[in-house]
Amino acid sequence: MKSLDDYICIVGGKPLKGTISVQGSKNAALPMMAASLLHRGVSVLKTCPRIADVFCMEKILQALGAATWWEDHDLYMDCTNADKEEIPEMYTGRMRSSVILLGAMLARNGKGTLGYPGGCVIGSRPIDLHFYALRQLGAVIQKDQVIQGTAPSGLWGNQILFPKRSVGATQQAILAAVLAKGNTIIKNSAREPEILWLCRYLKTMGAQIKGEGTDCIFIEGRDELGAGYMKIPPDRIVAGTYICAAAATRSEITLENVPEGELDAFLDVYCKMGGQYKGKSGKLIVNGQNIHCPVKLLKTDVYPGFPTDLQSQVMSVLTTVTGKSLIREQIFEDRYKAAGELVKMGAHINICGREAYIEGGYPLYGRQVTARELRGGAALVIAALCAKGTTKISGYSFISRGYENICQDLAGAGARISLGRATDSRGILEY
Ligand SMILES: CC(=O)N[C@H]1[C@@H](OP(=O)(O)OP(=O)(O)OC[C@H]2O[C@@H](n3ccc(=O)[nH]c3=O)[C@H](O)[C@@H]2O)O[C@H](CO)[C@@H](O)[C@@H]1O
Ligand SMILES: C=C(OP(=O)(O)O)C(=O)O
Repeated sequence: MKSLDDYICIVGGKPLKGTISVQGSKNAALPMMAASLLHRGVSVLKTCPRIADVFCMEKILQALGAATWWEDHDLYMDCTNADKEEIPEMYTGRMRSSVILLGAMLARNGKGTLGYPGGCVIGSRPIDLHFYALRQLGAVIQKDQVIQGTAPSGLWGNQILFPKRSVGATQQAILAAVLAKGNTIIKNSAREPEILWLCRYLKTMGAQIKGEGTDCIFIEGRDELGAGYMKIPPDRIVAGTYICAAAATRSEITLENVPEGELDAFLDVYCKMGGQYKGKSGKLIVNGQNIHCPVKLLKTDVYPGFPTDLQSQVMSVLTTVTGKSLIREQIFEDRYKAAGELVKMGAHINICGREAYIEGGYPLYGRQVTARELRGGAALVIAALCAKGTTKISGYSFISRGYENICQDLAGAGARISLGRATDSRGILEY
């Protein structure tokens, strides 16, 4: 039977008002879960988001032999017996982060086999830099139907010089190097906050790391690591998404649990559009009532540049601003899947390679649209909130990869939004 997907229903045109608390970060939590494999015992992640990708990573840890359990939003992982050697593609194919488990498995047991990673289809997303990093540390990698890694003489610290910055490949290198023999230096490493958080977590386990948050990371390998313990930081992309929701509906809302200092490039663009914000200590009052300026050129870039993961959401806001805006997507070559759906809703957008030309100010109308990837799905939610009439967004399974409660969060701020459950032709719920 063809699997049906849940959908979101939004009656647009109602301004938002109220407070939303931002969930824990998906892209910080997933590498920390992988890192938990490096300790033969119980590690804990507090305020962990209960989202599909985290559940998938949890399933993978279980498939490797770990025991896991939740207490509310706190995730406990007992990796004492997580020594199985293979992760099937039915898990790895669901998300990108699965590939960094290879480094963790090599560090733990000197071998690991896994299916190819999935994740959002937003470009070709090669994994050559991951393999390069592991090979520099002495791993032998074979690619066929599956990816197979071994470290016949163990992992040995070395220099890793990345030709381009990659978040995942930097995480891969770190996970393998913390248990390698000797010192590793990672040059041209990614500087995204999620790298910093991974290193902070590994340090709670006793890893010796310096330079995280810069483009040069030093690691002194250890023989073993202890238990990990960390409160997952707030999700900067979810925070940005809700700021865009307020901007598109010209509303003022309060966000709690907002990451500090991680949203600067985004807030810069938001202010250029006419958005205002004030706040401190994790609380932010965002006022989008004066949003009116198009953006001449918005370029996504590696951190601290504008995050590609907020590009689609800002595109939705720009469709509501009279005048011409231009977006250049510099990280992924195919990250405009939401644009066609926005056009169905009345937006004027032309895609030309990596550039999106937006002529804003035309009214958006409620339509039946489809989310084809995570952040593009969030962009459709934002557009629907300010559209005239009712929008039905199918493809909820993409959105639930990263947003724990997008419907409840926005409904709590006054939006007319609900989650529709998939039914079969007889109207029976699928599950
Ligand atoms: C789970 C997770 O944290 N995902 C994030 C991570 O993805 P991910 O780690 O996949 O992104 P990367 O930073 O690796 O990708 C950046 C660029 O490098 C290229 N590349 C990457 C690896 C490689 O081996 N070879 C190669 O050429 C990619 O195709 C892309 O063009 O960072 C992206 C960029 O901030 C975010 O959009 C994703 O949300
Ligand atoms: C692209 C993303 O995730 P992934 O790398 O897991 O596909 C994202 O979080 O926006």
